[in-house]
Formats: sequence, structure tokens, C-alpha cells
Amino acid sequence: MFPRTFLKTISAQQQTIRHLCNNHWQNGGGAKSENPTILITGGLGQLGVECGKLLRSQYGAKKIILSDIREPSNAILQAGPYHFVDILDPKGLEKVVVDNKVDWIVHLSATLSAKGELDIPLATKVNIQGMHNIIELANHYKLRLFVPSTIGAFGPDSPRNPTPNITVQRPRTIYGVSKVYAELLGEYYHHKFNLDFRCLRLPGVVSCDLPGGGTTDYAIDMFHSAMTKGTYECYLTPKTTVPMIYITDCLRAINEFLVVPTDTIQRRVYNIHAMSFHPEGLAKEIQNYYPAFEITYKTDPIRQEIADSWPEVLDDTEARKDWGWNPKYDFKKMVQTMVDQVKVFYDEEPQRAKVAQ
Ligand SMILES: NC(=O)c1ccc[n+]([C@@H]2O[C@H](COP(=O)([O-])OP(=O)(O)OC[C@H]3O[C@@H](n4cnc5c(N)ncnc54)[C@H](O)[C@@H]3O)[C@@H](O)[C@H]2O)c1
Ligand SMILES: C[C@@H](O)[C@H](N)C(=O)O
Repeated sequence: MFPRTFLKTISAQQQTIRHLCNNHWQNGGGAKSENPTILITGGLGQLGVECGKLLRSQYGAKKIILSDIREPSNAILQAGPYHFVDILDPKGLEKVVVDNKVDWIVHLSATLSAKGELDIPLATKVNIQGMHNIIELANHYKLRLFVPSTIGAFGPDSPRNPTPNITVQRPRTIYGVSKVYAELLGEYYHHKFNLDFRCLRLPGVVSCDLPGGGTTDYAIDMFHSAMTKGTYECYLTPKTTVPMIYITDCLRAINEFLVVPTDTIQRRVYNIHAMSFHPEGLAKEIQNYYPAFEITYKTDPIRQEIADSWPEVLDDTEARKDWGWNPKYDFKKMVQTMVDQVKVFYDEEPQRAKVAQ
């Protein structure tokens, strides 16, 4: 016999599911795909700011709402709507969605891999509870939901070169565990409730904006150091190879994948790949632009162990076949563009160079 309290809990859960299903059918069972209003959580992060700019250029400034828990610059406030809302505050999130009639959510709030290992309770809250809040909201209001996953969703038991779309996923970081949770929860809600969940496993993203505490940050830091100091001490060993992508390609992938017709998508979670390199190779390429640039190595055991457990090359055959993914930035083009962009970064605001030194 089941205890009475257990049966009551099951009955309450069934009612919730029925309520969610009814809500789904009453709302027509799908997220609006024309002229959507889009909420970007983590909108002031490395990806969020540029993602906001790209989507605003496409859908209009007022249609893209940034949210975060950071103080925005004047430039951000002038560019379009911004809301200070914590991902751990479901009612606050719901208010933004309802007040602005949001159709899609691009959920970028996260604690990244290296920072997560230093504060596991924080990463658990932001990445798991935050994902839970967002998916419930997206399901309740039938919103399209994009959540990035990462090379960090794989671990030492996964094949590393290449890493297939479907394979063993046993990550050894709280970041990776939370991303596998997000992938599986999204797929489950899609199959159970027809939620339009979409997810790309991104390589390390290279851009001139400063990164947020990941294991792949070195690839950005090296450009800034080459320009401001002429030297860089790298926390990974010279030949540590992981997949990377230039931000323009990364955001184009997200933008394109967001609007792929749902019947074209064979999966809800896809690997995408662009290039793979290691610190020594990157330093050599940067020396073509800054011949005096010098790199030294002082390994950080935490980040080294993380990088050693990640893929070297992602197999993105399925993304290429199903929705036409094709990167435009190879390694050389990425380095050339980064050298130019980092110059612009410091030319625009010279005081940044002083801070960096
Ligand atoms: N940058 C990469 O190399 C990379 C690679 C693969 C996947 N991703 C994924 O892309 C997404 C964005 O990454 P990013 O590099 O822009 O990270 P980031 O650290 O630069 O930005 C994350 C943002 O989330 C915000 N945030 C943190 N806690 C929050 C909270 N409680 N409530 C609301 N906002 C909160 C932070 O303030 C920050 O602005 C993440 O999901 C990340 O896992 C990034
Ligand atoms: C790879 C990616 O998920 C992020 N840049 C990190 O290193 O944590």
C-alpha cells in the first residue's frame, strides 16, 4: 500500500501536468514565430550583449529585452529595454514575460566552468534552479526556448576526437552536470509537453569582450595581453586542444537555429564545430601580428583537468545535414579579426588599456 501523502503528491503532480497540457492547447500549442519579442537572460554577459545587438538588428530594438543582475552601462540602457531580474526569482521573471508579451527566451544566464568549481552551490543554483525556473515559465506560456550547452557537457569517458552528437556524457564539473541536466530536461519537456526547446552545444567562444570565468578564457585573454603587455602567462599546457568558435559564427548559429522550421529539426540538441587549436598554436599565430609577443606557462590544475576532459573536436555532421550549419571563420580568419577588434576595443576607450596592465 502507498501512504496517503504519497498518493496526494502524485495526484497534485498529475493535476499540474493536466493544467500545463490544457494551457498548451488553449494557447494553440506553439510559440509565435513571426515578429517575436525575445527575452535574453544573462544579457550583459560575453554572449548576451552581442546576441542582443544581432537580434535587435533583425527584429528591432524594442523587441529584444535584455535581463541580468548586473548594473548596465548607459550605452546598454540607451540601446533598448533592460530589466534587472534574478534567474532565481520566478515571479520576477514571469512579470517580465507577461508585461512584455515575450514569445521566445534565449537563456544565457549561467556560472561558467572554472567559476563553478570554485563555488559549487552558486553554480548549482544559477545553472540548475535557474534552468528549472526558465523551463517552467517557457512551458507555461508556450514560449520558444533556446539554451546553449557546451563542450563541457562531455567528460573523460566521451570519445574526444571527434565527439559525436549522441555519446557517453559523464562530465566531471558542476557546470557540465548542469548542462547535461538542461539538455535532458529540455528534450523531456519537448516530448512530454511539446515545448519548442532548442539547444546548441557550443565550443569555447572567442570574442574581444571579456569572458565570464570559463576554462577557454585564455584564448581571449591572450589577445588582450598581446596588445596591452606583450606577454601572457597561460594556465593551460601548450598543446591543450579544445574546440573554439568566433563569436560572429556562434551568434549566427543561434540566430539561424532559432528560426529553423520545427519539422526540419531531427534533434533538439546539436553539436556545432568551427575550429580546434591549442595555446602554443594561438601564440604563434598572434606573433605574426605582434612579433615580440611572448608566452609563458603556469598550469592551473583545476582548469587543466577540466580542459583535459573535454572534446578536441566536435562532430557536427548532424547540424550541417539537418539545418545547414556551416562556420565562416577558420583559425586564421578568427585571429586576424580578433587582432583588429581588440585594437578597436582599446581605441574606443583608451582607459581600458591602463586597467588591463
Ligand atoms: N562563452 C563561452 O565560451 C561559452 C561556450 C559554451 C556555452 N556557453 C554558454 O553561453 C551562455 C552565456 O555564456 P557567457 O560566456 O555569456 O557567460 P557570462 O558569464 O559572460 O555571462 C553570464 C551572465 O549571466 C548572468 N547571471 C549570473 N547569475 C545570474 C542570476 N542569478 N540571475 C541572472 N543573471 C545571472 C551574469 O551576470 C552574466 O552577465 C552560458 O549558458 C554558457 O554556458 C558559453
Ligand atoms: C566552453 C564554455 O562552456 C566556457 N567558455 C567555459 O570554459 O566554461
